[in-house]
Amino acid sequence: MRSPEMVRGDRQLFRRRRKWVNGPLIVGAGPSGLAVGACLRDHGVPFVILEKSDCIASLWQHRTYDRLKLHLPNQFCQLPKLPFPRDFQEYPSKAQFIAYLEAYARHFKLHPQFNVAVASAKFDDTCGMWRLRCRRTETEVEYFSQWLVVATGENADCVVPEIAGMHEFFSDHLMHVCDYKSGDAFRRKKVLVIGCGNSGMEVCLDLCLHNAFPTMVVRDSVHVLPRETFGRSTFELAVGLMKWLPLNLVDKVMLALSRMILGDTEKLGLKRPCIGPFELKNTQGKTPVLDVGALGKIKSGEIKVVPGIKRFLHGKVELVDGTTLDVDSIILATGYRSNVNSWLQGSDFDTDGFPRTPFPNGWKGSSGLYAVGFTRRGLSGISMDAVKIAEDIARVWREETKHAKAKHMIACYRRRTSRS
Ligand SMILES: Cc1cc2nc3c(=O)[nH]c(=O)nc-3n(C[C@H](O)[C@H](O)[C@H](O)COP(=O)(O)OP(=O)(O)OC[C@H]3O[C@@H](n4cnc5c(N)ncnc54)[C@H](O)[C@@H]3O)c2cc1C
Ligand SMILES: NC(=O)C1=CN([C@@H]2O[C@H](COP(=O)(O)OP(=O)(O)OC[C@H]3O[C@@H](n4cnc5c(N)ncnc54)[C@H](OP(=O)(O)O)[C@@H]3O)[C@@H](O)[C@H]2O)C=CC1
Ligand SMILES: O=C(O)C(=O)Cc1c[nH]c2ccccc12
Repeated sequence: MRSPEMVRGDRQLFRRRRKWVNGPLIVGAGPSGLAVGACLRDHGVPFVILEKSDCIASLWQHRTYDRLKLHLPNQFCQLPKLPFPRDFQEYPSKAQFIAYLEAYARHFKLHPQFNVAVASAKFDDTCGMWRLRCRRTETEVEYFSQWLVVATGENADCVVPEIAGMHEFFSDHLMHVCDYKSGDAFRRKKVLVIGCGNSGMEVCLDLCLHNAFPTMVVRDSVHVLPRETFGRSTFELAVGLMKWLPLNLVDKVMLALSRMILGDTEKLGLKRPCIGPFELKNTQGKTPVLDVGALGKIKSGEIKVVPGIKRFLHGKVELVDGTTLDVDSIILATGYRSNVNSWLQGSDFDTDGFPRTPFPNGWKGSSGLYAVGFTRRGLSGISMDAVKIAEDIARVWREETKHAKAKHMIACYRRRTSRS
C-alpha cells in the first residue's frame, strides 16, 4: 500500500521535465533581462528568458502607481540598441516606458517563458552546467545551461517592517506602496505614509492631489534635490560635473544649488544625511529624492512630516517623540530588496543578494554566472552591464561554435571520402 505522500512524490517525479538550453538562461524579463536578450540577439547567440510573472517588466506593469514617470531624462533610461521614440517627453510616463519595453521585446524577438518561477539554481560540477529548478503552474521543470544571467533586480521583494501593533490594528488598512495605484480610494482619509524615498514622497503628493491627508514618517534623514536645476536635469548636470570634479565636490555643488532652489529642507523635518547625495547613492544605494512637487506640499502643510514610529494602537499611531495621531490607513513606502539569496546557491552574491565584487566589475561571477541590474545605478547601470555580459558570452560562444562547426565539417569530409 503506497502512502499519499509517495503517490504525490511519484506524480511530481513523473511531471518533472528536463530541458537543455543552447546558450544562456536569463532569469527575469524586466529591463535587465530584456537588455541582455537584445544584446545577445545582436551577437547571434540563442538564449532562454524565464519570468515568474505573466508579462515583461512586471514591476512596471503590476507594481507601480499610475502617476509614475521616469525621473531621469531619456538618454539615461533607454536600453541598448534601440533609442526611445522621438516623440517621448523628456521624462516618459509609466505607460510610455512600458510601451517602449513591449516594442523592444518585439523588435529583438524576445519571447520570455512566462509563469516560470526559478525556485533554485546551482552549478552542477558533475555536468559542468547550471541546473535550475523551476515551477510552472503544476509542473516542475529543470533547466540546464552553461551560462546563468541573474536579472531579477534590486526591487524583487517588498520590505515590510515589523512595527508593534501594525498588523494587529491595521491589517485591513495596510498596503505596501507596490500595491498603490492612485489616491482615489483615500479621499478625505488620514493616511500615514511610512518612508521618505521617491515612492513615499510621490505617493504623498498623489494623495494630496486626491484630497486625502497624508502624513509622512521620516525616521532618519533624506536628501531632496530638485529634479531640474536652471531648466536642466539635476542628474544630468551632476553626471556632467563628475567628468571634471571628484564626487565629494560634485555633491557640495549640488547641495549648494539645491539649497538655493529649495531652501533649507532641514527646517521642514527633512534632515540631510552626513554623506552627500551621489556618494550615498554610489556607496549605499540610497537614492536621493528628485522632487516633483511633494516639497511644495510639505512647505504648504498639506503633507505633514513626523519622526519615527513607536507603536500602533487602535486607530492611532504613537511616535518616538511621544505624540499620538489618528490614522485611517497606512502605506508602507519602506523600500525593496533583492531575492537572489532565496534561490541562487553559491558564493558570488552577498547576504543582501548583491554581487560581492564591487562596481563596475560585479556583472561577472564564476562558472558562467552573470549579474545584470545590481549596480544601484538605475537603468543606465543596466545598459552598461547588458552590453558587457553579451560581449563576454558571445566571445566564448563564437569560439565553441567555431570548434563545433570545424568538427562538423571534418566529420562531413570524412564521411564523403570514406564513401568514395
Ligand atoms: C517605482 C520605481 C521607479 C523607478 N524609476 C526609475 C527611473 O526613473 N530611472 C531609473 O534609471 N531607474 C528607475 N528605477 C530603478 C530600476 O532601474 C527599475 O526598477 C528597473 O525596472 C530594474 O529593472 P530589472 O530588470 O533589473 O528589475 P525588475 O524590473 O524588477 O525585473 C525583474 C524581473 O525578474 C522577475 N523575477 C524575480 N524573481 C524571479 C524568479 N525567481 N524567477 C523568475 N523570474 C523572477 C520579476 O518578476 C521581474 O519581472 C525605478 C524603480 C522603481 C521601483
Ligand atoms: N519617479 C521615479 O522614477 C521613482 C523612482 N523610484 C525608485 O525606486 C527605488 C525604491 O524607492 P523607494 O520605494 O522610495 O524605497 P527607498 O529604499 O528609496 O526608501 C525607503 C524609505 O523607507 C524608509 N524606511 C524603511 N523602513 C522603515 C521603518 N521601519 N520605519 C520608517 N521608515 C522606514 C527608509 O528610511 P531609511 O533611509 O532611514 O532607511 C527610506 O526613507 C529607488 O531607487 C527610487 O529612486 C521610486 C519611486 C519613483
Ligand atoms: O530612480 C532610481 O531608482 C535610480 O536608481 C536612478 C538613479 C540612478 N542614479 C541616481 C542618482 C540620483 C537619483 C536617481 C538615480
